[in-house]
Amino acid sequence: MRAVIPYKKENAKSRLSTVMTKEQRETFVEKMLLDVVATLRKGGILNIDIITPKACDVKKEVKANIIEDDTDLNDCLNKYLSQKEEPILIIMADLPLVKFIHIKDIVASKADVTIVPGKGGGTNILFIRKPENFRVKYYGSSFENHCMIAAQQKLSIRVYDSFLASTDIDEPQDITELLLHGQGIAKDYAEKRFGKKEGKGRVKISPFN
Ligand SMILES: Nc1nc2c(ncn2[C@@H]2O[C@H](COP(=O)(O)OP(=O)(O)OP(=O)(O)O)[C@@H](O)[C@H]2O)c(=O)[nH]1
Ligand SMILES: C[C@H](OP(=O)(O)O)C(=O)O
Repeated sequence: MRAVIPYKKENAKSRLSTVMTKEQRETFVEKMLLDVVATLRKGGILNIDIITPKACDVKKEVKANIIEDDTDLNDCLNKYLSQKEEPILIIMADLPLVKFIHIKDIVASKADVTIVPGKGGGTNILFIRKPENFRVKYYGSSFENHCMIAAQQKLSIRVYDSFLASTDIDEPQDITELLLHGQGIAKDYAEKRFGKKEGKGRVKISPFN
């Protein structure tokens, strides 16, 4: 089996632009990618591909196989899947809270397709046992898209229920979860820029100036 991480650094995480500059967001995604790769390795996955529009945007220290493809997220992944005959784990680069134990659990799934939902309708991780004929449809309500695609192909589905694996870092409030529950270098990076503001309700981030 192999894992593939789609990754785009340029102007990444635009939904965080109210709290981070473009340079900070681009550095932040580099850190999250390193966390995800380290977690996969700890989870026993040694064959890791990164699909990216610009190979030089992936730092040398990220020890993975780099595939350069400047087509959009769905097109590059669908081309990739069509060429694969072994089980494929698609994992997004913005998941610094995922732990190796989640990876081990997910790849031990007996289901044809295991889906880790992302917040707000997304898909954070997809484990596809027979990828050759499976096609992804990210963006919008991609969790529902992927359930529907699997059902149309009469594939069995497991929805993997995990707070940490379902927390992708898209919006400022997601950084709060990283500060509260993170352990890796993306958390260290966030801690240098944000404190936690506590009140009666949910904890919020408070940017240091
Ligand atoms: N290869 C590739 N990966 C992409 C592309 N767009 C997004 N990604 C990756 O897909 C995953 C999910 O992307 P998003 O959560 O939308 O991240 P983003 O595009 O940086 O964030 P926003 O600008 O806030 O939408 C992340 O791992 C991104 O790095 C793309 O065009 N090509
Ligand atoms: C790519 C997209 O990511 P989100 O915008 O939900 O983080 C999705 O999961 O479909």
